[in-house]
Amino acid sequence: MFKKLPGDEAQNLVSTTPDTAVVFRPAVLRTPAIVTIVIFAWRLLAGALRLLWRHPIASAFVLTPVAVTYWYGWRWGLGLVTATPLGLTAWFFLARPSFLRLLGWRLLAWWRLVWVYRRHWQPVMIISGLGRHLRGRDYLPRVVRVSCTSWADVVTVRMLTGQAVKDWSDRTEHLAHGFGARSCRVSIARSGRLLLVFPRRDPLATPLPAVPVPDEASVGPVEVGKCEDGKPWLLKVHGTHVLVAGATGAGKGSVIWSAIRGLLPATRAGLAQVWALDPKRMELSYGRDLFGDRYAASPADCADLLEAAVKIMQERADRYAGLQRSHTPTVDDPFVLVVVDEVAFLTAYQSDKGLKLRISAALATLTTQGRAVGFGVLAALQDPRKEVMNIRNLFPDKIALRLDESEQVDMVLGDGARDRGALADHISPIPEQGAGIGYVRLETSPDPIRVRAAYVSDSDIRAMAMEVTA
Ligand SMILES: Nc1ncnc2c1ncn2[C@@H]1O[C@H](COP(=O)(O)OP(=O)(O)OP(=O)(O)O)[C@@H](O)[C@H]1O
Repeated sequence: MFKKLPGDEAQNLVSTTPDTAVVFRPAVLRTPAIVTIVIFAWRLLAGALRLLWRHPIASAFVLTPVAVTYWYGWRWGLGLVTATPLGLTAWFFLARPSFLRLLGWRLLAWWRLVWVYRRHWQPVMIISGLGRHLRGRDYLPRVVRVSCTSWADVVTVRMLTGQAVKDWSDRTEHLAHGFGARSCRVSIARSGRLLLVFPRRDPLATPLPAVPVPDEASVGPVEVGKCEDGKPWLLKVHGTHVLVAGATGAGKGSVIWSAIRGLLPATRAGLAQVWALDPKRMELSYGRDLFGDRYAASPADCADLLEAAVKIMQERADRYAGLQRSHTPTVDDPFVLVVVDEVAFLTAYQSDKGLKLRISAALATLTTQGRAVGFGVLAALQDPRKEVMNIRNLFPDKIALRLDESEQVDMVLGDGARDRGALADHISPIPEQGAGIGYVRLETSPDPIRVRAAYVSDSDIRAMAMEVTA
């Protein structure tokens, strides 16, 4: 078959032999110089406008001395160039927070954009598989913006059309190492846009002292530590149930004691009661005086105490029926927080079948019916597997402290939590560095937040007990 070939020289060739080597030269369309000049001038103008729009502060730094020199002469320009660093240094030392808020973090963000993200973007995207190199062209996700906080870089990215969040969350390790960070967390900014958080330092690296006892008697969310962004970690205990999962030595005690400490004024005022189940006879026995006769250690006593709680809860529910649908703590109807340390001792590891059934039934009743009538359960547990804790889904709020295996993270925080950056299995087992550190998911967001519970020391617990018994 005769075949005409396109192109400059080759279009005159006719080949009858298959596989003939044909030298192909594409047809050249000569463009007038003026068109090329206009295109380049337009690109230059658009680039300059984009630079001004995206980096107004950096542009002002360069353009102002140039403008001053032009209008007022080189002496004024030089004076400005010398005075500016001195003024900025003085601002930095005299009013650091405002300097950082208005200028410092923006300058750092610009520097990180140029030096870290732009420079490494292409290789990291291609090697991690988030970008494509097709027929000599790179198809890369776009960096929309970089902003800096005191502890992390937040990179806003526009995904390639057709990409899913999972494509990114599966590659958090590639991204972290590619951009020289310890970890990377992925969250959705809006359709097609992601926020990548790269921590620059760990604001939770040092243990936190116990949070001061609040002045006000409240059962509202209690401050139990600090979030990674420096905000207080407020734990909701009234109107929910909380499960704290963590390997041995993960610091479950610090979450429990911080919550009890936050409720102390309400306990003193009679608006809250803490009922303690301490099958290990370790954690809660230290502050036994705080609980009075609402403390149990042996499995039989724990079953009795739980059933007593269920009885009061049901009496209260009968009284509320048809009259009120939520609980407001009063001295007659206080909020009851049932604290269970190592709940698996009472359920999965309990050899007495009768006790095991009674305890499981009471816990299930409290967690399914207690919220609206002012009963909450705060339970700690080492092994979050379903065989060990079959009612874990009855706890709306869960906290993952250090865990032994990566699969356990999603068991505690829900599917996809680890992919989104809840690396609870990477928390250091060294107590100073890792105890009390964990991840939580707030009701308002599917993204896990890294937190550290404050450490309530033995002397803090003694002082709390004395305060309540005094
Ligand atoms: N929030 C914290 N900050 C710093 N160090 C802590 C914190 N919590 C606990 N620790 C340290 O870690 C040690 C272990 O803590 P803790 O006993 O609370 O762990 P746990 O999770 O309850 O362990 P286990 O299940 O074995 O009882 C404590 O002795 C303390 O030294």
